[in-house]
This record gives sequence, C-alpha cells and structure tokens, in this order.
Amino acid sequence: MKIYDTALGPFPARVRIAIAEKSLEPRIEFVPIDLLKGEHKTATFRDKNYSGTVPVLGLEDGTFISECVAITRYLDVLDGMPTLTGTTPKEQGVIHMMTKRAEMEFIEAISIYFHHATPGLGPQVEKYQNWEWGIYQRDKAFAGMRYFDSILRQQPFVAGDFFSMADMAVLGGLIFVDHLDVEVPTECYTLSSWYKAMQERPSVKNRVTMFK
Ligand SMILES: N[C@@H](CCC(=O)N[C@@H](CS(=O)(=O)O)C(=O)NCC(=O)O)C(=O)O
Repeated sequence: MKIYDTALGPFPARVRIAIAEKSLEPRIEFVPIDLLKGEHKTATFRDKNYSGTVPVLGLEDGTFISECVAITRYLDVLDGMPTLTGTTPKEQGVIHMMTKRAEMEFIEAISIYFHHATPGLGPQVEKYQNWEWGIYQRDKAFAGMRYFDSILRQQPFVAGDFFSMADMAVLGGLIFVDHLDVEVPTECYTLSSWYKAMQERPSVKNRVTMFK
C-alpha cells in the first residue's frame, strides 16, 4: 500500500497515527507530495484524489482512497479486528459522530483559518483567500476547543472510554493550533493536559509536528 501525503501535516498525522496504532508501517510506502509547490493540485494528483488533498491511500489493485475517515476505517478493519472505529453499532455510531464533529467544529475550521487568514501554503497554492471567512472559522475552532475541553472533563477520550479515530481528529486540530499564531484557550486546561498526555502515546509521539 502507498500513502501519498506530507509527513508533517495535521490531516496526514491522523492517518499516520492510525498506521502506527495498527502496526502497519512495514506494509506502507510513503510517497511525499509537495504542498508548497502545489503538487496536490496537479491533474496527475487529482487523478488519485479529485479534491486535491492529502492523504491518499493507494491500493495494489489501483484503487485510491482519500479522506482521513475512509482511510482510517479501511486500515482499521484490514485485520478484521477494528480498534479505532468501533466494534459494536453504538461504538461505530458514536465514534463516527464525534469524528465528524471534530472535523466540522475544529480541524476543518482551523484549516480554513490557515488557508484564508494566514499566508497558508503561499500564493502559488492559495488562489482564493477570504480573510473574514478565515477569522470566522478561527473563532468557530475556539468554540470547538471549548466544546472538546468540556467533553474531556467527562470522559478520558473524545468518543468515550478508549482511544479512537475521534481522538485522532482532535489531535489533528491541535497540531494546527500548535504551529499557528493561535493558542488553546487558557480555560481549556483539560484539553491541554489531554493533548500533553496523548503525546506520550507511542503512535502519537513525534508525529505532532508541522510542515513549514
Ligand atoms: N477532508 C480531507 C482534508 C484533507 C486536507 O485538507 N489535507 C491537507 C493536508 S495538511 O494541510 O493537513 O498537511 C491538504 O491537502 N491541504 C492542501 C490544500 O488544502 O491545499 C481529509 O479528511 O482527508
């Protein structure tokens, strides 16, 4: 299998954590895609992923799977023993809901801020920027951090009692925050200490870095 990504990006980190959690590194060839040069927006790359984003999983039969959730689910059930996306219907429903919520309320919001209200990936890539929209989404991400802080005051992980795909989505958002000119709100000390604790997890350790 191949993973087309950028080694240090927040969304790719979600899948790289999943790969580590499932001990799949030996089966994966990582193919670097240069976002700063806009390689992900070329026709060649869009043949792999119409949306022009990374990561993308390439299978031996020529199938390409994009979207962190889809890739994580594929990798999680590969061994017939899902550990990240739920085993019971309720677990699967709650994990999927909290992952989607982490995307809509946090990582996608801070990503929009990155692309629209900062230089982002540079003028060669950021063809359209809307500063107001970026600031609006930044504030949405702050509200999202306060929400996840409140969740983590009630339970050890984002979707309940065990580490799951939902935690990886929140970690992706925190990686963005780490390297932008924004901070986790001081009142979100539970989220901050959870983030610190997560970085001791072998699958997360050293993956919390960002492309420059
Ligand atoms: N919905 C997609 C989003 C993926 C995404 O936005 N990836 C970023 C990678 S990174 O910024 O996190 O490193 C990207 O390709 N950004 C490039 C762009 O948006 O031009 C997913 O879940 O995989």
